[in-house]
Amino acid sequence: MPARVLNGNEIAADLREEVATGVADLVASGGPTPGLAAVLVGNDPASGVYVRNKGRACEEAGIFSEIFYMPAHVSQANLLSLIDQLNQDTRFHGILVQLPLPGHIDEATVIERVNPVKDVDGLHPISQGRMLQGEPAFLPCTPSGVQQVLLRSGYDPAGQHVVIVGRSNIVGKPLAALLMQRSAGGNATVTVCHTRTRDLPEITRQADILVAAMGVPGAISADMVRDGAVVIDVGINRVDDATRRRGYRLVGDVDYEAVAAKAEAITPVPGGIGPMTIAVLLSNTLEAARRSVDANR
Ligand SMILES: Nc1nc2c(c(=O)[nH]1)N[C@@H](CN(C=O)c1ccc(C(=O)N[C@@H](CCC(=O)O)C(=O)O)cc1)CN2
Ligand SMILES: [Mg+2]
Repeated sequence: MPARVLNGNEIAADLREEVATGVADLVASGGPTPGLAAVLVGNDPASGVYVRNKGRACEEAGIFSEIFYMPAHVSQANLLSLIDQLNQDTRFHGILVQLPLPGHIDEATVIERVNPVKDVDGLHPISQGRMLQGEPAFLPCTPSGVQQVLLRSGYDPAGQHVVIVGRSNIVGKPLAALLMQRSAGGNATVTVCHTRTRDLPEITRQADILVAAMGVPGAISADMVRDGAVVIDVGINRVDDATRRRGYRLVGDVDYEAVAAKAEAITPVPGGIGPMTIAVLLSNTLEAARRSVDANR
């Protein structure tokens, strides 16, 4: 039986619709229109696509948004000063700085400059620390998107062995923390693998739920997957393809056709976890606006 395809576009559309309803309710009850500031440094084409898509999704959900463009050579001091201004600007309940940043800028310093109450990307150490400790926090968008796809498709991680391949600050590490929480959507047994893991296939074959998040096209082959596993592909890689109008196509970290032949369920690329990342960002921005009302009571 070919795998069930978990359609991230559809699940994200459901979530965005819930956000739109929440925004309308908040405004109708006299609350503020949620606002999101997106900061884009430089002209990385993929980042440009993601930020524009975030702006469009905001508009559709009734969220006010503005994109702040900075040149690739901007100094770190000037970027920090923009963030200081946005922290003060009451039109914006959420701030995101699109990653990656140019090499001369220290990402950790920039992320830490965002006021944690506006950290709708869930990347600030305070947000991540709170999440790790099981306290209410903005959840990082991609990990939360993975959790939502699992839950909304009927695959509760509780008691399951989740193997995550990749240990980035943006996906692997926070996803492990999220899925091991003693709360709904958590309670998984989590193993994190990385470049120094010995006998990776031996471990990935033990996964009930396998998450590929290492950024290497097609790296998860069929022999690394147990029959009947649920496979979540977080990788979004551009590979050259002269037959395509854009000159490239998108592929995940999973050898899709081969793995789909033996998995119970699989997320495609594109149309899997990527759209969820944006939907969760909107949801976090709505939450930030709601919290601003509570904080001003
Ligand atoms: N500040 C942040 N930077 C980055 C994040 C993040 O969550 N916060 N995540 C990624 C990029 N990203 C969001 O920013 C992102 C990536 C992909 C998609 C998406 O919808 N992809 C589509 C394909 C889009 C295309 O045509 O290229 C899909 O997978 O179907 C959304 C958001 C790194 N940076
Ligand atoms: Mg850097």
